[in-house]
Amino acid sequence: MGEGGDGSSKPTPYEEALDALSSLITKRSRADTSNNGDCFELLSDYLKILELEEPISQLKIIHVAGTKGKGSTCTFTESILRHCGFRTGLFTSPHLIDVRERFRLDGVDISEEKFLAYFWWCFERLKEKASDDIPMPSYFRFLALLAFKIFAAEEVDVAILEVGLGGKYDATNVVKAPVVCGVSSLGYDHMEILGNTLGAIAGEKAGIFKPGVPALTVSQPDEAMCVLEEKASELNVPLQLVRPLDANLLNGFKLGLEGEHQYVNAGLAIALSSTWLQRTGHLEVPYPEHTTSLPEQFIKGLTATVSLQGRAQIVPDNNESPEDLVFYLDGAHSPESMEICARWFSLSIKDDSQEKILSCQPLDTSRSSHDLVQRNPDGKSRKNSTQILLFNCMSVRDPQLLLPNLMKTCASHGVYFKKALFVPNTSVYNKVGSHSLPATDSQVDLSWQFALQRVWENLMLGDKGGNEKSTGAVFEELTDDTEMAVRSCENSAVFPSLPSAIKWLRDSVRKSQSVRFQVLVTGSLHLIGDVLKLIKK
Ligand SMILES: Nc1ncnc2c1ncn2[C@@H]1O[C@H](COP(=O)(O)OP(=O)(O)OP(=O)(O)O)[C@@H](O)[C@H]1O
Ligand SMILES: [Mg+2]
Ligand SMILES: [Mg+2]
Repeated sequence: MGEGGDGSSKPTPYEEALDALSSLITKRSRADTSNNGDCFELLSDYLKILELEEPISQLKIIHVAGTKGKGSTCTFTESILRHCGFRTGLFTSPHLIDVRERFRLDGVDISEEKFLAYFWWCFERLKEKASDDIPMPSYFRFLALLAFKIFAAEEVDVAILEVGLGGKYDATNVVKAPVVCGVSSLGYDHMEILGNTLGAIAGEKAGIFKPGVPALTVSQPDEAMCVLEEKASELNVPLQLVRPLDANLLNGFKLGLEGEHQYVNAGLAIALSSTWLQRTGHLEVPYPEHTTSLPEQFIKGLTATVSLQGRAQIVPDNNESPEDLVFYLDGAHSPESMEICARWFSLSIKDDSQEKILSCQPLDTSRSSHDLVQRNPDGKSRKNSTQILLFNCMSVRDPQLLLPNLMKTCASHGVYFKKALFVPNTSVYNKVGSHSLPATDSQVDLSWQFALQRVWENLMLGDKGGNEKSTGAVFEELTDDTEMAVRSCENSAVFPSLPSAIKWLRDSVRKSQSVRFQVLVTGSLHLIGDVLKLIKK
């Protein structure tokens, strides 16, 4: 809330818009694709009201569906085409801190001023025409309509659209003739809406295919690939399989987004960009599959300032000793991505200690290798590090799939969590306005967090051997100190709120000066957003 001149709190214009947006959140909005699309036809009424039919048909669109990697693929694609000199519009989901993250113009979140202008233009028009037959659109549908309005009015050269959920009945699928479509990695997610088999899920995603419009995809499980091929041939869609980017093509530069799977997404982004360039007359032929070099603009686009918050992101705490409390944030929330996330975490914390060792070398080359491991550049003893898990997931997810995948993958890299902390999310799902103030600690229902804790404790029981291998001693002094937690067990604790868990972490770091804390935060992008809000203050 903004402070009014008389000291009373008066919402700012931006908060007012967010409150209006929150009013569109309904229980049903998560399930837009169920129930035969939940009146998908309404979208064409909205387009008429907003006079968007013609402008959308003029947009040169890249449309991307998939279970995982949509946002990353779209972000790479946007960056490549921007570096090629085009004016870009990018629509992604979800957002982490601010809803404007979903709308980027030329790679930058839309300004508050522009957002407000387009927001009210759309909102008021829809409100004026709303009736029993044509109710206000749901939250995500409104955001998609707003994206179309923004990109049309801003006259972008290319609009890159990430599907919100599924494909066929997603609000972004009002697009009739995209320039090119992409399907990123498919896996199990949102089965309650999209179906229980990979085939059914692939069928939903292939719902974005349009007659004659080329579609590109990455290597998929057979069951999914068969369905994609079937749908493609029904619509006369040329479907091409794209291989992961060969790291050697980057001329020694690093991809702008971290994690091995990003080479898969980058490969798809390169193919989408070059097909778009070719189909819009900027290139004679798209780059061949076995190219031995990439144009400089592509390399810049893939390596430069690509940023996507909450995906394989490493953020030191903003406390007095940021080195000693480092958050590793990744919004993985499906079984497959949990494994990838666990591998990324395990490798990055090793890289991190590797860097510390290497950076010692110029200081004193006469040290024995043992010394190098033991000392920091400043000559102090190198700290032991300990790994903590900070986790929550939405109750539609199956923790019996997520947590074992996470724990086993880390264990296979020799990484064991000293403690797992379970917390509720601070912001109510998708709430964007001032209603999203956290509930006070005593009001929160923690039964889901207790359930997660039970799954974790059982896993640890089954892995006693593994746990003993962890760096036992460093943590002893901390284990008794979880009184802030509602329920503290040997390997885990449930906290009534995220701030209380963060406070516990900071207190622990302060008390144990010899330990560095590396905290993996995962399971829910909303949790990541909440953590970022707290630690970036
Ligand atoms: N190609 C991939 N295969 C498997 N997992 C991936 C892949 N790309 C990204 N991920 C995982 O999924 C997480 C989200 O990535 P990204 O935002 O690109 O995907 P998304 O499809 O937009 O996800 P969401 O469903 O949250 O919108 C990443 O943090 C990473 O753990
Ligand atoms: Mg998803
Ligand atoms: Mg996304």
